[in-house]
Amino acid sequence: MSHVVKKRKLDKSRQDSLYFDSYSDVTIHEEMIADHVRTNTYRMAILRNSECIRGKVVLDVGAGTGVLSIFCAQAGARKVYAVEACSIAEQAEKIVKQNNMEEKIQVIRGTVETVDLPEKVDVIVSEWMGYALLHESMLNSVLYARDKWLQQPGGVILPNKAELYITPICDPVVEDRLHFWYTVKDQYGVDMSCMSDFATKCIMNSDITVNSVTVEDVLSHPARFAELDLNTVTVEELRSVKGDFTCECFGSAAVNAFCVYFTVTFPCPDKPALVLSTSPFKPETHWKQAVLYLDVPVDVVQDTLVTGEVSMYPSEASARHICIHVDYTIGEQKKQSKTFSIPDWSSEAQI
Ligand SMILES: C[S@@+](CC[C@H](N)C(=O)[O-])C[C@H]1O[C@@H](n2cnc3c(N)ncnc32)[C@H](O)[C@@H]1O
Repeated sequence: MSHVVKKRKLDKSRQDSLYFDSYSDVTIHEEMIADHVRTNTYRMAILRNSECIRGKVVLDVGAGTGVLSIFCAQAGARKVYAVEACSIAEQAEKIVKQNNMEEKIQVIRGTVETVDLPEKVDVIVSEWMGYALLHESMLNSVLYARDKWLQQPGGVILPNKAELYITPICDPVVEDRLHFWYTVKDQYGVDMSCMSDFATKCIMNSDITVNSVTVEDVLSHPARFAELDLNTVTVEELRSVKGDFTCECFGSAAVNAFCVYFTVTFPCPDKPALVLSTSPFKPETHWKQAVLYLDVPVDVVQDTLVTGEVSMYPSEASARHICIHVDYTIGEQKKQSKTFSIPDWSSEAQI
């Protein structure tokens, strides 16, 4: 019997039902609504866009509890179609009623790919971002809705831009965990330092880890490696989102991981655009940061260049799971490559 864990490709409908099940529970909605940075930035962005929302028709793609639909109604929308595929739509209906907005907001249960709206819309609002921006692949659904339902020309999409960043980091937890095996002898008189190679292999694995990166762990100014214009980007282009990066290290440290994070931008007529940032330099959001561990830490000094290319694409086993491939060179080291993926949420995806 083989001990190798093979990933089994799930068919699309099974992937979708696992995905929508994950949004049928209260916990994820609690986490999103409690994320003040996220929810307040959307609220401010919608209210600051009231000029283009007032009297207009809005589509909320993936309405969840309906919070963004309510913000749009508060901004003066004539009608909001709150499309939600999973059973949380029932709660959205209750919330809409509780806020006396049944006249303006119509909750429609179904996927945005299959529902039939009575009319085209002037504005699309959606909170579609997953870990490392593209995990969950929900942006595909927003683009589908844009192409089918958004008035052209003149339709507005909120947010309308997304950007991806990368920076080398030194995660101190890794340093502590690797060092731990050298300290066992002092505590118990048993030398376990030979465990450090095994520990390195286990800790520096190929999973995308979702963690809070602190500012002190960041080793250079972050580099932007991709930008998506949501008015024009296509589903085809999302199959491979990639770009180069060059980072110049601040000082002496051991690089043991890369941190990947994103921002999305809301246009605000006559005012500076609003940015929802998941940078480690900004207040924390529930997305935290994506951490990609190297196989072995690499020492750097001030001005050491860390260069490379990042590419992000959906995994073969499940199109909703993101993979991140990084080709990188640190200082004089020769080019390295590593592919990272988000661990499957379902044991069904493995055999
Ligand atoms: C990240 S949550 C955002 C929920 C809500 N808009 C908010 O801001 O709190 C995304 C929601 O979109 C729904 N969703 C994802 N893809 C969808 C699709 N293709 N059609 C309809 N709903 C979808 C999910 O079930 C989930 O409730």
